[in-house]
Amino acid sequence: MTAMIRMRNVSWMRGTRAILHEIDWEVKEGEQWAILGLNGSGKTSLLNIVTGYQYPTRGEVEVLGYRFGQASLPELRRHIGFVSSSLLDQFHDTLQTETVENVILSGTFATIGLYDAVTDHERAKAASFMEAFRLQAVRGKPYGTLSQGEKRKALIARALMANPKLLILDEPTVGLDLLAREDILSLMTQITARSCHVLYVTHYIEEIVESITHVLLLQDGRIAAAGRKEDVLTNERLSEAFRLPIRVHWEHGRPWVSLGR
Ligand SMILES: Nc1ncnc2c1ncn2[C@@H]1O[C@H](COP(=O)(O)OP(=O)(O)OP(=O)(O)O)[C@@H](O)[C@H]1O
Repeated sequence: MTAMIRMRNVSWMRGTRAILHEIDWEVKEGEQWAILGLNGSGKTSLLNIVTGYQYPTRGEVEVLGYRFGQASLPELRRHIGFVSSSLLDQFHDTLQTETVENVILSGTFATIGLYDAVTDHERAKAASFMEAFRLQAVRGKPYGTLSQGEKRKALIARALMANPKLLILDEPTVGLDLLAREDILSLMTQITARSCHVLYVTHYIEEIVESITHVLLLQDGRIAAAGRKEDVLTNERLSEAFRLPIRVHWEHGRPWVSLGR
């Protein structure tokens, strides 16, 4: 089976400190991963290595068949979609006054603006995302007037315009109400059905919905556990990683947690 991501003995040092320590991790084709860990456990640093924005101090990295050190990173990045809250901030200045359709269409290009000619096929594709993501009610509206939940959905649709093989969702539900959060989570099934692999970074265990198959649990820059979510999300492992007595309950393939033994 092809590996989407393969890391062998990867460490990332800053001064004498190992921010990531001897990471051995493989994401195989068809697997959908969530990345969990306390603040400062190394999640962002790991994503920076996957996208080639940081180079590991030691170890080997291969993403989508591109081996770091030999591959062209700009070419690799064309196959990776990224949605994070820092992207939202960038959009504040640039595309605030553009319509939501244009923001989604801008995902066809590597640039943030809409500088190239758009084909009918791309317009139809953006329109189908508007419908699938239930954004019809905001058709024609400036991006800046959308609710936080609508903005996140538009940004996910934007990232999908380029048909990424890997979509990184870095805490996409932060600050959303319950309804908007469930709306984003329900998109996950649609996204994974597009033969797109998701890396879903979250602080909330209950966001590891049915379509997520695997979990990487980071603790102090090391892998505390990695594998099928049923094997990783156990009372013992989570209690240790989060330094709290955690109990997991499963409902329809989705874990919920409570505190206390
Ligand atoms: N460029 C850097 N130089 C020095 N230290 C760094 C650098 N980047 C990250 N760190 C440190 O590495 C550790 C891991 O940071 P990272 O941002 O990867 O954690 P995280 O799990 O994403 O945290 P959060 O959940 O708060 O976003 C932190 O202690 C952070 O201060």
